[in-house]
Amino acid sequence: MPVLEMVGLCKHYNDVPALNDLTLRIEEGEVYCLLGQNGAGKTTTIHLILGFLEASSGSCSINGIPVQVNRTESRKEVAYIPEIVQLYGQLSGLENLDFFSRLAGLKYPQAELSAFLSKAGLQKDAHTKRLATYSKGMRQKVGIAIALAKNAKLIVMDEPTSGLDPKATAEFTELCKKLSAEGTTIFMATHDIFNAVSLGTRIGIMKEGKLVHELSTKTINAEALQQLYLETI
Ligand SMILES: Nc1ncnc2c1ncn2[C@@H]1O[C@H](COP(=O)(O)OP(=O)(O)OP(=O)(O)O)[C@@H](O)[C@H]1O
Repeated sequence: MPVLEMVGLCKHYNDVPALNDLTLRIEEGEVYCLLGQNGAGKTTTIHLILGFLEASSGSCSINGIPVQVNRTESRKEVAYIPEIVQLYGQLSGLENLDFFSRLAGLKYPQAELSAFLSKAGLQKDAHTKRLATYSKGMRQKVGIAIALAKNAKLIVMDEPTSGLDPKATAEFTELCKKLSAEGTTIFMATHDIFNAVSLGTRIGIMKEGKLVHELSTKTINAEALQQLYLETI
């Protein structure tokens, strides 16, 4: 069974089509990178996966759970890392992780919370510092630690490398590769063609709400992908 399955998924805002007949099956451990211009429909796709929006037609399931029918159960399977991870600035990384784990109905001892933060790549001396002092990359690591604490089978990310410096991007890429090797499935919307090729297992190019290209990263390099992207959009 695919971890994420969308079949004939459509979304119209009044008469404006934002997503048109998206069919996609993503298996365990895949890293799927969705590319497309502003307004192509990437965020709409993500919001449908997360159950933030009602589909106009078609279906979306996470681990076989239909999102539109059973939103509460499907949300347990997925963690969302938005472009800017919203956390409490006055709380430390550890306290934020504890708070959001409890919101998901999970209570961990301090040592386990700390282990999630370390696995997400956050340096030990930062665990007890206030979030307000964190860089964007550090906030993202707390977001990933929350996904680990939730034991999410699917992590959905919106433009995760935008605004990250090259070192933070490289750390992020390594972490995602490690998670994917352990069986976590990742679906991300991105503008970062280079990162999509180095991290992704599959790439989709979306234009005006339609998935117009689907490629395996085994068959394309960054230069060829950039060329195809520019010809497509
Ligand atoms: N709430 C809304 N009401 C009306 N139209 C909307 C709404 N949200 C998005 N749209 C339209 O739907 C289309 C797809 O938008 P979407 O935000 O999904 O694109 P995107 O690929 O995520 O773009 P970006 O890279 O800027 O985030 C666009 O034409 C957009 O103007």
